[in-house]
Amino acid sequence: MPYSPDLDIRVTDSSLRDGSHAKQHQFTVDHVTSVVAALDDAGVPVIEVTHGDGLGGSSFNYGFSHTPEQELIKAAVKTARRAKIAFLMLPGLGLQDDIREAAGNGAAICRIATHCTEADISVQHFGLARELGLETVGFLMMSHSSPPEALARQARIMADAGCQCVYVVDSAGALVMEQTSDRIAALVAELGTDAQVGFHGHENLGLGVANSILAVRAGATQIDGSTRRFGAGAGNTPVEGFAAVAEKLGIRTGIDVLKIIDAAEDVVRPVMDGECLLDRLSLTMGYAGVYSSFLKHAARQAATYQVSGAEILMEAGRRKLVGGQEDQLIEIAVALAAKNSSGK
Ligand SMILES: CC[C@H](O)CC(=O)C(=O)O
Ligand SMILES: [Mn+2]
Repeated sequence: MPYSPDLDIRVTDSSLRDGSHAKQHQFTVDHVTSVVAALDDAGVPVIEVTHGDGLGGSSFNYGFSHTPEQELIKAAVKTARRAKIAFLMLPGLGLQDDIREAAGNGAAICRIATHCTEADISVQHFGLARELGLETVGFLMMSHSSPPEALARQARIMADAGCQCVYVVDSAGALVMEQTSDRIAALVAELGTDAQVGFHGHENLGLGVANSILAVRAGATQIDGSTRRFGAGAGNTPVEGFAAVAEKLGIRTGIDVLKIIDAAEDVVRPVMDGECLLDRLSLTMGYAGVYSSFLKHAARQAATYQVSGAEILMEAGRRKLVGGQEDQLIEIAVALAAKNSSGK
């Protein structure tokens, strides 16, 4: 099922939301304005703007925002000529009033994210978003940790609640090739024409573009990426790389490849504090199946307690930590420091 008569799939750029993790939530109105203008001009149809952990994410646990996210949303809406502005929200972090405010500020797409076994906590939020006339997207986070059939049952809960596209979200960048397409195919089979299926990848095993193409081949019609891979961990599927590969394969994204390549280098890169690298810690996250947004937290605890960041992440993977359990990284670091000093 093509996304529309002109596009085979719709790309959402998450640089100004997933990239917030890499930027430690320090986006300014100027950053948002310059990035939205460039992406919009390159034909990116949807741009997501929020704190990395969604509406209400600005907090001691996750990191405080430099600029209130509703101000960033307003700036994005004001700047975009063609692109729709999306926002993310995790039930329990943001409030329903935050959704109302984002809608009032002109955002058009409400993306509700839950852990991949907890879709039931999204039901009220989808109901409200639809009542407000927003388009809806559901995020099943840490999808590598659930088998395809279980994931499909969770997708059904979201679709029945009013979600119009359910995403397989590879939060840890841990899915490998057919593990992606099997999950997408299971959701497509379950949802039929009731909702679309999307894929959100991370580059922690270097597979963002390949997994996204496999997702499209398995029936996904919406794909997330971040220009210049500006996202948590090793970053997301690069929008410019995906757009180029898609064009070569005859998959229509509506994105001007040369313009998005320029935007990545000239506009997005200067906003980033550094490149999102496939380095020791990011690769360990993909290997161990750890939430990409844990990268900066793990690096901070490794430095504070003088222990190995990779060992922290391997233990986080063994414990199967989920978003919101960032504080356990401190506990792990303390235990590693104690073990190191006792020489055991
Ligand atoms: C904590 C929200 C998270 O960053 C959402 C997301 O992009 C993911 O799970 O990959
Ligand atoms: Mn992500």
